[in-house]
Amino acid sequence: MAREFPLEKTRNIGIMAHIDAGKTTTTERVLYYTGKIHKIGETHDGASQMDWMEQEQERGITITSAATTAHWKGYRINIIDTPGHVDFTVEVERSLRVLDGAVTVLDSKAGVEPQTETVWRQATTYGVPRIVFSNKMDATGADFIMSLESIGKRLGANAVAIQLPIGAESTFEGVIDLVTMKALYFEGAEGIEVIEKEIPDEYKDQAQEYHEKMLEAAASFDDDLLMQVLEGEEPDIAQVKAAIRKGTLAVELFPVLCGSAYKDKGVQPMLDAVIDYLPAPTDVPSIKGTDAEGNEVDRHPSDDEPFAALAFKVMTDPYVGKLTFFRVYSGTAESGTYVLNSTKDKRERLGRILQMHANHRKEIDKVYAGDIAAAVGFKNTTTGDTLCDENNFVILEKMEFPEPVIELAIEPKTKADNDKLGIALAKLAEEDPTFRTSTNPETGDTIIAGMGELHLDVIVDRLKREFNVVANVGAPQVAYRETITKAADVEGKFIRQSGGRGQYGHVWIKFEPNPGKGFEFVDAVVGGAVPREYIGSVKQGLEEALNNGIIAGYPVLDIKATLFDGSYHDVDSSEQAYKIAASMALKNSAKKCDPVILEPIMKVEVTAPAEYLGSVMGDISSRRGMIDGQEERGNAVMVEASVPLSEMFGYATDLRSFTQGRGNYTMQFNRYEQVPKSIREKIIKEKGGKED
Ligand SMILES: Nc1nc2c(ncn2[C@@H]2O[C@H](COP(=O)(O)OP(=O)(O)OP(=O)(O)O)[C@@H](O)[C@H]2O)c(=O)[nH]1
Repeated sequence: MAREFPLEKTRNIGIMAHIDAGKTTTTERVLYYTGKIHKIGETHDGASQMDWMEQEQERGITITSAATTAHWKGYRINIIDTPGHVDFTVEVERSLRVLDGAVTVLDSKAGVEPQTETVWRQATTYGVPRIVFSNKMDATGADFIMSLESIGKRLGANAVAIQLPIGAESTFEGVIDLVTMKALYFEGAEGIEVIEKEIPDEYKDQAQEYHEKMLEAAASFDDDLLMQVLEGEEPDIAQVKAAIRKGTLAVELFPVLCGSAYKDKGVQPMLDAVIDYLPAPTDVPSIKGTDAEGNEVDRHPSDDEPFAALAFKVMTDPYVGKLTFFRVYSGTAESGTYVLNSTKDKRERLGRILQMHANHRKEIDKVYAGDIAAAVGFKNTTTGDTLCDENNFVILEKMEFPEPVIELAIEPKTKADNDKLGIALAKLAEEDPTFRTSTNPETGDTIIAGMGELHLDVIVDRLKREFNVVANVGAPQVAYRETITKAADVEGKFIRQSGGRGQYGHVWIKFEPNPGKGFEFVDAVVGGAVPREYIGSVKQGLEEALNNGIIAGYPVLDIKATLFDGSYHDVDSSEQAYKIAASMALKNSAKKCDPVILEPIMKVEVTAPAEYLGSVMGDISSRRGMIDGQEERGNAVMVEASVPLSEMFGYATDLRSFTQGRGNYTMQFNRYEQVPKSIREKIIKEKGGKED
């Protein structure tokens, strides 16, 4: 079977937005107009088609990134729904990894909001071209020009209006297309018909002004166009579009459109803009990877190259079981064949391949370069793994996931619940790489850790609902980490010789701080002081011990261990003995390497009316916070600060009370810092230890 859509007619896009800007509503309109759903579900009526998880509907927020396929004017658009809440930024990041372009949805009342900034900067990091849809033009307070200008002011981006609204708030009627210089109105049921008319007289001057600004911006990507503009000629529409496309693909120009998804206005021209200005898989640079020999290789978006794909989302579906979403970068693969998970070195059978539409799934026989699809029944693949042709090994660039910053203890009510909990947690961890589980070595409690309170809330909720686990849940705690601050040579010796076969493991390890580089192990043993076959055990012993910490039981970060000496015994040495010796060396580093406890420091952005500035700043200082900057936002101020996570519990309630409900904030993990001495002592005491 040949491919249905040429690569040039494929768009893999994401819709990104601040919470409540209208991403879900916009996506649903898109699915409606593209003919895939026939009744528009209101997100807050719980009838939403995209938000299929129960608690997503209840909370009215989109949590999972579901990939949905739609068709528009002979093109295929794959839409990856990205979440708007900061706790799920990693979901945004992972989708950015597999997208070629994005639509940023703004709320025309607010313009660029804090979370828009976070997501925008991530998209910039990944080089994702964007168009902007300034939504909610019908809402009270909507102001397109303010919204447009906020993109330049707050994001420093070259935002160029390619539309203007006709009217605003309750008089919002339609949009002016500044490229064709026509007015567009949306008539019929759900605005299904796009009617083109002349620009109303009272908008002609403004349209001309912004038309010229748009031409000027476009002309900087096309010399010929520039000449025409300078000579006052009216250029060809196709040429203008091509220049805007060029600037957009270079991530140097951001076309801005407007509308109201809720009032069915402006969505179809936005889809046209997706086709006109956002990249096809063939427009983006080829992806880099590593072959079996460790050489860097490029994989191009072509059906003729060997198959290479990236798994970007694993989810459990109530009907078909485990679904693994993947993006194909090169080559093709057919259902019923095997592919290699090169990250894990495991074969996977590509049983059924599904493509998800808003209200149904379509089974397909073959996937092509540039496609996004889901495989049913993969056994070993988790998010971030590469899938490739069995005979053409490649590992594509890895996704990086941040460390969880918050954790809580779960205590199952009965033995049966305990068994269910184990299975449930394993499943959830498979779906979500930012969610971790562990066991507290002292209490035996199960600990779950994640990116924020809401993240853990959702997980606890799913444990109850989907897996019927009844459990007591502890209060959320900060996920501290440990590291060392001084290099030293440390000995670890495990020798037991009491009748029968003994145990003998003996190592000398140099531990050094390794800032920002995680755990690194170097084998520098000479003359077989530690026999070859035990080196791996030393490394493994360290890895296990690092999880249990040095001083307070928190995982150890950023440490380099160089195994440089040791000794062995012909009979008594064993893998186990070297593992224990390694963990003893780590324990001994407590005395020599000045270990410290690290706490997550959050980047906090508080927005409140100006009269509360004093209280906001005072409160941040009382939370051991540092003010990083402040900025006016209309008649409000935005304060940016770095605050330890441990001081941020209950902040939502406090902020609400001292700003009479008018303050808002977002927070995101920024970095780790050493905790002050007084807090260190408290933590160690709580953990049942004592300082030497
Ligand atoms: N007035 C007006 N309201 C809108 C518009 N679009 C969405 N809304 C409303 O804004 C609220 C948020 O819309 P959603 O579509 O759920 O927003 P979202 O960005 O998907 O939000 P999350 O999924 O929570 O991140 C809902 O109450 C919508 O009905 C619009 O164009 N105009």
